[in-house]
Amino acid sequence: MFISPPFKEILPGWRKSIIDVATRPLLLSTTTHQTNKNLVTVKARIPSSSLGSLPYSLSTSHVSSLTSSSAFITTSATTTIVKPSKLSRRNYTAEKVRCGTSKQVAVVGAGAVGSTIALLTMMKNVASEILLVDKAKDFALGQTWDLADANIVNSTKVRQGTLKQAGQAEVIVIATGAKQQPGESRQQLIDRNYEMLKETIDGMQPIQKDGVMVLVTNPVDTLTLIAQNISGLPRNQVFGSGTYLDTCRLTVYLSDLFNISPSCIHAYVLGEHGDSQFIAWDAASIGGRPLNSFPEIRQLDKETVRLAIANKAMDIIDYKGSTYYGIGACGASICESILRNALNIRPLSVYVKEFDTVLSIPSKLGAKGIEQIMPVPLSPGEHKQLMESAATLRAIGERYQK
Ligand SMILES: NC(=O)C1=CN([C@@H]2O[C@H](COP(=O)(O)OP(=O)(O)OC[C@H]3O[C@@H](n4cnc5c(N)ncnc54)[C@H](O)[C@@H]3O)[C@@H](O)[C@H]2O)C=CC1
Ligand SMILES: CC(=O)C(=O)O
Repeated sequence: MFISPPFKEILPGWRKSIIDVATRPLLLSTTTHQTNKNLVTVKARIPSSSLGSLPYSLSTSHVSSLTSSSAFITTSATTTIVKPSKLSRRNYTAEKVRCGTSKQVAVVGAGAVGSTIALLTMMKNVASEILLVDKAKDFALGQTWDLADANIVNSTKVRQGTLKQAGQAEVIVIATGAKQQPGESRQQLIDRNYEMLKETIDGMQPIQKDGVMVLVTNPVDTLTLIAQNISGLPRNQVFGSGTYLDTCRLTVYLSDLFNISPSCIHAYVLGEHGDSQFIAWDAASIGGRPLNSFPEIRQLDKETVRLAIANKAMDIIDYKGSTYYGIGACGASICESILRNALNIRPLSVYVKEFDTVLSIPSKLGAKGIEQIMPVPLSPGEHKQLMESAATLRAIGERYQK
């Protein structure tokens, strides 16, 4: 008999069936009915605060008693027994998503970036709970209360958490640490943010083995490599936002140039989330037509476009001090892809064996993190830029190996 992983996790010792119940309940009792062996009654205690995130299969009508801290729910369900051979990988993750038991996102770093990711993730209604963690505890509490006030359209809970609790979340977003000052490069943050990352990951241990860790803190590629080395998670479960944000900037630029919806544009910025990034023009298309075949593109000075995209963060930082809306949207979209097992292709910071470093390549993203790296065809010039980006990142990464 197959026990779905969320139930294995939340109901230790439970060996009878899959039933369609609740969010992280503390199981009190289970009874199999005499007349119908497939009908099981479950009594469980859950925190009152998670009442609002009960899945569709349960409602407050199942609550048998309620105190300020606990709610007791009693429900009966018909068991479903699934043979492992019949359970494809896709069904397995779909089951995990459908059960709704495992949807906690921890955002470590409650500053401008972390709180924007939290807000936009909340608006997507994909997480049952968002944990906000910051070493500035009063600040994080204020951010938590403020974010909770935005919770008028869905059931995502927001609460302040600890690093230990963050280590148990399904998705762990790292957005702590120092940001660039005007004129400073991302790489110049490495020494300050390296120590912070080590402390953060140490504080989360033991990290639950199915957790997916998303690095946002800069320099994101090098910090992703370090997190892969020290977190204890498989590499595919630790990746960075990489050039996803640069790709969004390029898409918006092309959308304006062609007056076409961004959703019809397929074009990637790849390599380093930093100065050596490049645009994969050869593989880009609009509405299925190669981008390079458009006269508007043939007339462009492509290096000028590359520099404009690569320097956009610095331009924003010069004007307003930091960037957070763009990365907020990217971070929330990444959380959504994981929690919905959407299998979207995104340019993310991933370990590429061929280059022995972490850099951005289009990658398939689902419930288990990076499912597959999906390189695109590059022109000889673009391939050279990729090699240069890899060499830059490998040289920096080597200084910070364990
Ligand atoms: N990858 C990307 O595309 C982007 C990355 N970033 C990066 O995100 C990071 C955060 O930027 P902002 O939110 O604007 O900075 P911020 O200064 O607004 O917030 C940083 C937060 O981290 C907290 N913090 C610092 N050390 C900590 C520790 N050891 N443990 C827990 N919390 C700690 C601070 O208390 C602060 O609340 C920066 O490294 C920035 O460069 C920003 C934009 C885009
Ligand atoms: C700060 C940063 O990395 C960005 O906005 O691209």
